[in-house]
Amino acid sequence: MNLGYFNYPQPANEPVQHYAPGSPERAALKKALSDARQTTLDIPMVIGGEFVKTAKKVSIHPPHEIGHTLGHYYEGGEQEINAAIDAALQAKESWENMSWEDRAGIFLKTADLIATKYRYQFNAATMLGQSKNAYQAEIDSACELIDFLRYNVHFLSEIYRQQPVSSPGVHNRTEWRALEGFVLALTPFNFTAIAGNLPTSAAMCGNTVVWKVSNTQVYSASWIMKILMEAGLPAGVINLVFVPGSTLGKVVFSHPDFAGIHFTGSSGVFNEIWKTIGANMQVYKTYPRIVGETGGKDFVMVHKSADVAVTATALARGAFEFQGQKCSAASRAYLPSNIAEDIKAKLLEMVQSFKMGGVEDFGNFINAVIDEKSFDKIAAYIDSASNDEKVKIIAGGKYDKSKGYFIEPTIIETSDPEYVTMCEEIFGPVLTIYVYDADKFEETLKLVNGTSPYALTGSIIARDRDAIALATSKLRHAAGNFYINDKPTGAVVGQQPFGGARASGTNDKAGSMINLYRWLSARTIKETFDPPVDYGYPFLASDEA
Ligand SMILES: NC(=O)c1ccc[n+]([C@@H]2O[C@H](COP(=O)([O-])OP(=O)(O)OC[C@H]3O[C@@H](n4cnc5c(N)ncnc54)[C@H](O)[C@@H]3O)[C@@H](O)[C@H]2O)c1
Ligand SMILES: N[C@@H](CCC=O)C(=O)O
Repeated sequence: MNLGYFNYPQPANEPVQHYAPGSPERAALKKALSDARQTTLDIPMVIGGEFVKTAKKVSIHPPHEIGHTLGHYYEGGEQEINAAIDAALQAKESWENMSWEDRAGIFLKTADLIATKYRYQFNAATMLGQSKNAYQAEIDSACELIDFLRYNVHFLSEIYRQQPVSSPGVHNRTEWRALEGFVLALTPFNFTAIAGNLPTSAAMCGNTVVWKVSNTQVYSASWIMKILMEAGLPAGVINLVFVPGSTLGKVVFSHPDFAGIHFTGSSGVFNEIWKTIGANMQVYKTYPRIVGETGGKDFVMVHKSADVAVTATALARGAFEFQGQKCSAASRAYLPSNIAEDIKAKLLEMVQSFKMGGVEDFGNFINAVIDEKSFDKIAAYIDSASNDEKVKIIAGGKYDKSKGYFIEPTIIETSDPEYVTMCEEIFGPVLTIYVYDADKFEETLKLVNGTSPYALTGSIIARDRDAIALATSKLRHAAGNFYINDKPTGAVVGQQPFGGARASGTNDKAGSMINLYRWLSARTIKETFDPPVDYGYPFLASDEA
């Protein structure tokens, strides 16, 4: 029943709290961290609103303190995935028929609960589970997730208002239906906000969802689920499962009701998923929507007119915040020969001042990388650079996994612009620098454009306006998010819709209308008020008559 068109205020970005010494938010966060350390969470899957445990219990440890146990989760298999699909299909009819204001109310309430009652516990979970410092956790699990929820409610309200014109005697309308079937949300470890956004954006549109999180993000994901349930999310709308990726793929991608996947993760995994879906097309009732935001090899291109301090800061923060584990992290830099030495000196000064350690000491800028697999992969890149004559490690280069997965922020300098660490995604605290002849700016732009298969983010740093314009034009397809005089990372919902093309994904811009359209299937309805009762056209009448 429609008794009014309800408006939602234009959202504003959630203000970032700073956790400065002596601030009340710092004390609240410290308490939440201490409480979390003293509790061992028992984390079941949530299927059809029920808490589901299995015989396989897996322990969770902070990446920076592997000797401490935060809790346990229960790993499921095919049975649990099938149960999650059944629960999603069962919940579908009543969920898609629920009025928009009731659906919207659940997600707006979730945002408010995160902003208020659960802010510090939720940030503490992200800090401990994913080894993020207080500021990085605040902009992720608090601000960005709150923004995703509030902005998506606003964007979807705008979409629902988009209606076709009607000629006299006719009323045309568009119903923005949910997809037919269920949606799979497959989420990465590195952003709690992304883990929350992928299932909720599809669910908001009236879809029901099977949500599989990364094993290394289960701890904070359990908070998302708890808060959604407290906000009134009906049973079966989002079903949270902890299962191995390959088992999930086998069940989900061969199900006739599979209607779409909302994925964020590595390009390799996404490519495999795409192939499997392609090979199974005959099984599905509908063409599945495939949305994937994937890897990056994000560049910082510096012009000879650049400001040295601006460049060094963009590199220090862009490459090493959250240990470089952002798809948008600066990982290759092109420095012009006239100021390269000054930039390196300033950058080294900054990097040498970073403190590295656990998240509970708020003086630490650098924490641990997510797990042993990641640690070993990053360490192998560093080892190979140490043994290569073409390159020099000018900062960091050491690592240690005895207590936690710590890798020093590392800067490699190479004279080969195609050196492996200039091309491949490492996903860790490693930046590679290439110094180019300052008079070969345009040729170097070509190099930047062609060096890596990815096209996620990138920056131009320059004071010269012509250089900025040239880079913006020549690098048009090299990045889906392009920055001028800034680091290539830190996109804000509503301000810089995020996503890249080429090997970086389908560029469906998380946290924007573009993304929400992918979870909707429009039905156009034409109603004719005075339908014709004769087939004839006026021109059929004979002139002689
Ligand atoms: N473009 C973006 O917006 C964006 C944002 C964040 C992270 N990322 C990318 O994500 C990657 C890091 O995250 P990650 O390590 O969690 O990625 P990942 O690809 O290893 O995992 C992503 C998700 O897929 C699951 N998975 C892994 N193998 C699977 C399989 N064979 N079948 C089904 N599911 C499978 C994982 O368990 C996880 O839930 C980086 O490449 C990074 O660039 C991209
Ligand atoms: N939205 C994030 C990128 C997420 C990738 O990991 C940023 O721009 O910092």
